[in-house]
Amino acid sequence: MDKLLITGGQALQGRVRASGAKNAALPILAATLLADGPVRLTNVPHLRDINTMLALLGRMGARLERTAEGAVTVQPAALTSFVAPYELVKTMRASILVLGPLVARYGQADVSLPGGCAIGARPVNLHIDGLRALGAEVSVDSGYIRARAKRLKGARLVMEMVSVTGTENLMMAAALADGETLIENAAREPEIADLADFLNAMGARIQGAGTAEIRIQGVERLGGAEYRVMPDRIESGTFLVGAAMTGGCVRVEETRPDCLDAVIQKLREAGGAVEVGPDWIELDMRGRRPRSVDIHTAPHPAFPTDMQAQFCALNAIAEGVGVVTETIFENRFMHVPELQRMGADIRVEGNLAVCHGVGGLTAAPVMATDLRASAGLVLAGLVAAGETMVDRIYHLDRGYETMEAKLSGLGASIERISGGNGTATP
Ligand SMILES: CC(=O)N[C@H]1[C@@H](OP(=O)(O)OP(=O)(O)OC[C@H]2O[C@@H](n3ccc(=O)[nH]c3=O)[C@H](O)[C@@H]2O)O[C@H](CO)[C@@H](O)[C@@H]1O
Ligand SMILES: C=C(OP(=O)(O)O)C(=O)O
Repeated sequence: MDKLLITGGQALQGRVRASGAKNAALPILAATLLADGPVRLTNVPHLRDINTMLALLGRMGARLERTAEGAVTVQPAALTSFVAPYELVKTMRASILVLGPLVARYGQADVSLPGGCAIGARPVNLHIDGLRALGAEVSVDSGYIRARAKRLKGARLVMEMVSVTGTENLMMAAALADGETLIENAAREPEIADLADFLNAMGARIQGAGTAEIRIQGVERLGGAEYRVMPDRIESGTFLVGAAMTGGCVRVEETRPDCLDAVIQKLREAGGAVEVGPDWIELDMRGRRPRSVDIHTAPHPAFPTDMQAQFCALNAIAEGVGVVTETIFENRFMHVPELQRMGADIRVEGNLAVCHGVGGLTAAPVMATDLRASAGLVLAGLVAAGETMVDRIYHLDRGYETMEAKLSGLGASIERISGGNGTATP
């Protein structure tokens, strides 16, 4: 199992390019199943989750080609299987995203239940209820969701809770349904608008994606398309927090500042001088220690839960007391005990983490427990005195493209220690 060895103390300086967004590329890859012609995607990041999604599409019979530059061509015609098996779903929950496209286009889908994960129970009842409302027969047995439908029928879907992948699954299914679908209380994450833009490029008729009300006129067929995946706002935000924590100055290029308003606001509150251009964000914290900030995670456009662990790391070394409230997932503070092992003064009370900033952290061997927790620990390692070894970085590899190379490029002392066969544990 690979690890990261980080020697703390270097301020991050320079420019770094944002990769394509994992959470946009995954639903877009799933949506290629709806097409009856070839799809060419660019800016697809090289990530473990993307490999898993490609393996899943390949196993169903899709023909795939990938170039080193991040282009992927998918020829989805002539699928031979409509199953998302447990061994793939257990390594990546986003496999659930093939459910809507398969049942809409092929009338059948057998998708393993994802089960709980490190950050919470994460049920998929909204995906199932929505497909039933669109006319699918859905049963759950032997750990699999089995959905069948001759042709889905448009319907008014009122989402009981805001769900990102739930909204995406139902939007994809409705794109090929008979008639109009209205999704109310839809998630408003930018990745949903990106998916809708891609579906529209294939011939779908979707309006309102990115707002709480999405209107979809079902069409008979969807064709091939070319599409560029949007930049990763969470990766961008992670580098900016790194700059703030290390007293550095970093410009993230080829990103989308308009998707990061809540994060930029908190970085400014923390004392960062933030400048924004059409496709870049620069944060300058030279000569200053960050101030603690209060964080309250909530669906977009509020502060994203996927940036919470990184801001816990920032608060750990900031001046003052910051209270972090996690409202999306019930178990997303697993980075806290690891930060405590590095000397952080953070107390968790239910869904609150009360962080008293300390003057400095000390290096320790720490263990990553999930994707963003790993990112928080890497950031902590950048400022800790001594050598921090972050174990189980297969979590990090799910969602950060060449993170150590990008951080090295910004002046960090960080090295991947290869652990042999690279087998990943979910
Ligand atoms: C691949 C992807 O895009 N992942 C993102 C997506 O996950 P994901 O789409 O899985 O997260 P959701 O938006 O669905 O989850 C939000 C909340 O709703 C609950 N819920 C969800 C569905 C459901 O059927 N029933 C239910 O109760 C969840 O347990 C959670 O408490 O949005 C999360 C919230 O922004 C992000 O952290 C993830 O990075
Ligand atoms: C929680 C995340 O991803 P997933 O929903 O794929 O587990 C994430 O990207 O932080």
